[in-house]
Amino acid sequence: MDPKDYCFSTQISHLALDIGGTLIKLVYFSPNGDNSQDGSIVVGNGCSVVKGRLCFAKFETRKIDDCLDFIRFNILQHSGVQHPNGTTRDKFPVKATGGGAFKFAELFKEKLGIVFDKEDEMHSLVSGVNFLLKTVPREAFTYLDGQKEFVQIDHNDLYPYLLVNIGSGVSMIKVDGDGKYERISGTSLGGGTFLGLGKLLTKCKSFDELLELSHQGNNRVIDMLVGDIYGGTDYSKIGLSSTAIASSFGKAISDGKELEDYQPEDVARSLLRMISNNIGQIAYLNALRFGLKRIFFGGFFIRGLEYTMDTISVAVHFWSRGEAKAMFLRHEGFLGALGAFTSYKDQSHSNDLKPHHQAVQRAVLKCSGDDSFRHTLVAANINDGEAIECSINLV
Ligand SMILES: Nc1ncnc2c1ncn2[C@@H]1O[C@H](COP(=O)(O)OP(=O)(O)OP(=O)(O)O)[C@@H](O)[C@H]1O
Ligand SMILES: CC(C)(CO)[C@@H](O)C(=O)NCCC(=O)O
Repeated sequence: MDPKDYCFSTQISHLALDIGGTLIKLVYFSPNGDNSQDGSIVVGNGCSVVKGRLCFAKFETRKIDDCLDFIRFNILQHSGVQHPNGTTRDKFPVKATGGGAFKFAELFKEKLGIVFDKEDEMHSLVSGVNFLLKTVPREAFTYLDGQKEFVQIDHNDLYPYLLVNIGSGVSMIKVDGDGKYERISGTSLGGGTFLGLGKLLTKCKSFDELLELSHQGNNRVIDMLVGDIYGGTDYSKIGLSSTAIASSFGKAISDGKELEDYQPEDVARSLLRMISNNIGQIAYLNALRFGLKRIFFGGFFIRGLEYTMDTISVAVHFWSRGEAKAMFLRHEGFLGALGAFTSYKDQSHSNDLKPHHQAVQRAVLKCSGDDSFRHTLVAANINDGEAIECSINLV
């Protein structure tokens, strides 16, 4: 479907982008139609609260033109910021983070007349997670033995924690509070490695295809297990069961087979297991370095996939002997974009501006409580995450 065919019920007032090595993530605020005429309810001190939804969309970075079209037709023109002839009527403040906020700044200016308000990538990731954990009910969960369990977040006992963001590459950040963090480690073996190697080894064309393949595969065909080395028995003295992987892809050295002799689904499965295991282990080692018990995993590599979450959880559980806990987030892929969104600062006190020109005073104020929280998918093929019902405070 052409981006301009998507229907938006109200004008978009705020937009934040996280432009990464593989994906561009968008978070935008869509005010509800039931607000007063200008979309807001005045609450005193010159402030107004606007009810609406945070909506999510993503595009492949290599298809950045689709993203530009989406913003042009659905956000700028729809909100009356840009004429259909391409001239921009007003300034539309857009928050941007990730490497692409630098790389593509000129392109956005030239094609859309948008000048990015740049936010630091690590800072945005941390702000995004803190926002989700403090504001959105049932955001964090554990996944072990096929069981998903939501985690009750105690606001007074949230820090410190380790954030592991698995994008193209992986960043590990120790978080001690709002705006208090340190990037303590990282690895270049991340989601980009999975997708890149996967494309080369299986000839599949997309991440979804690679995931689909991995569902059907059996990693034991290619991975060398402890039992393969120990004649079918456990090496219990050092805590390794016969089914533990001794060497990822290790069977390929002795089978006398070529790549074509393996089923692509088995290759995809081994690859997914290798990357997830490795990240789980490095995460645990870094948690150990700083005595951290809670590890939140984010980034689009996870995509809510049970096998990935299970592998990471088992790795963390195994290496920490049950001491550390792997936790996942429902809006895992949008941490940076959400963080950039919440960075709208008190920039303007002018009352004659329309809502979309005003600044969010205290980031996102409130999300609706557990009972009324709606798991809404808006135009599913474009809004990939769940919309968040919320209200924002405008100066
Ligand atoms: N539809 C998709 N297309 C491509 N990759 C996807 C898709 N869905 C999930 N992924 C996975 O997510 C990864 C990208 O995750 P994410 O968007 O969090 O990182 P990024 O911001 O692009 O990277 P970085 O932060 O390193 O610049 C990909 O490398 C891939 O493994
Ligand atoms: C370079 C970034 C921060 C870009 O998002 C990310 O891809 C990453 O953390 N890569 C891992 C780099 C490393 O620490 O080895």
